[in-house]
Amino acid sequence: MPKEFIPVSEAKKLIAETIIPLPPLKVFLNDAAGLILAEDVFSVTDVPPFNQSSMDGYALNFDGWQKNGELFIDGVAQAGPAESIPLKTQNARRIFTGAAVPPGADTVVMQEKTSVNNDELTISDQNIIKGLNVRLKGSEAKAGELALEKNCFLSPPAIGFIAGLGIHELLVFPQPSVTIILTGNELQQPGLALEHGQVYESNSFALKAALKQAGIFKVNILSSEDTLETLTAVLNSALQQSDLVLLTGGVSVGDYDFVIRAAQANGIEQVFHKIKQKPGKPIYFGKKGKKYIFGLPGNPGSVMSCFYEYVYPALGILNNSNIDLKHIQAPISSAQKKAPGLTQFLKGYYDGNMVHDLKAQESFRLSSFAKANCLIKLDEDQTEFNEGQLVEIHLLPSF
Ligand SMILES: Nc1nc2c(c(=O)[nH]1)N[C@H]1C(S)=C(S)[C@@H](COP(=O)(O)OP(=O)(O)OC[C@H]3O[C@@H](n4cnc5c(N)ncnc54)[C@H](O)[C@@H]3O)O[C@H]1N2
Ligand code: MOO
Repeated sequence: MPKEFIPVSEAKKLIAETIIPLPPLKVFLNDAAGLILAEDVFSVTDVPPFNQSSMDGYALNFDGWQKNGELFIDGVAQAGPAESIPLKTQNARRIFTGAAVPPGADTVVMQEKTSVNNDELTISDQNIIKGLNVRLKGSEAKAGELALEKNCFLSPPAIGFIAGLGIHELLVFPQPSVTIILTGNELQQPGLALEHGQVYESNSFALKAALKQAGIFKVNILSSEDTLETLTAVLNSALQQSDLVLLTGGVSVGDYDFVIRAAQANGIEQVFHKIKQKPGKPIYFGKKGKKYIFGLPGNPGSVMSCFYEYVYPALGILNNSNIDLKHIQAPISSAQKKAPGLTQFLKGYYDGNMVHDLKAQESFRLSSFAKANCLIKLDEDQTEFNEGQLVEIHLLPSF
């Protein structure tokens, strides 16, 4: 049964219940950063693959040095492929950081703590102990060992770690592919002259930037004039191409608002239309199979507010990262009044101590949103908020 005019909490619950994560996908390691690992990763080799020097200096056999004192330098071990020549206990070998420690050697002394005279090495390191400056084979990871667990976040260091295990492909939960559909005959591209009645198209720029911030770079942008036939066809093509479709505008009750009808014509199942909130009351959410559709209200402030409150967590479900805005409580710096029965999201600035409501809250404006770092949530049932009262704030993601 399609839902109309529901509370914010129910809309969020319906989104969470409706969306299922995208199926895992094998990708090259270079394409995996920022995603969630969809498999356990086992090391294919010992890391390091050999006993490795961590210093420029001399490799030696500790017991041999204790017995002999001075050692004869028998050669050089450089980092890179090289023949493995055993070291005799009375000898030392010049060695460099990253080079394989020769068989027979168990310790490396830093070159700063030595002196050399005619290939005779004298060690002045007071703190030398057996095994010093040698990274043992397999000390980071052993061949066949579990190195990273499924569902772990693939941060840049995690990507480096996996590359170091010798792995170049991974099973991940992929990012959804997204199509933005712009509706409105009044829209003009920034950079071109405006005719009377036109406004500059800004929603695709803001949404593309917000998607980029969420790690989504492949975004398709389509436009539709305000006719049911065109929007139905554009929506159909978006559904073929993408996991998630974001429409802006045309979701209200005007004669030229065709989103709801175009969704019906495409066999999209409505989950809800209209939330008890300001801004963004006429917001649509539907699904068709495993494709999801948000009809965001056209006003640029509503688009961004609805993106952060609903689309952003939806992305977190799709890619299994569960990203969402961080919710905290903060005292509000000025008293607020609002109508009952409606959650209000105000553009706010949180200074680490208090949250300040910004000017220019109307949904056609972005000037205050441009300076905001949070949304202030004024609860549905409350009408008055005192100065200093704790309110819930949702911190916006920062780059
Ligand atoms: N009789 C009623 N009228 C309206 C209601 C209502 O309940 N009853 N709700 C109002 C609210 S609240 C909103 S929000 C808007 C939502 O309308 P739509 O989603 O149909 O959006 P449009 O009418 O197409 O556009 C609204 C506004 O946004 C501008 N716009 C649209 N797309 C872009 C874009 N890509 N870049 C920049 N600006 C854009 C558009 O020019 C309009 O000014 O409905 C109210 N009306
Ligand atoms: O919700 Mo509308 O977004 O108030 O202008």
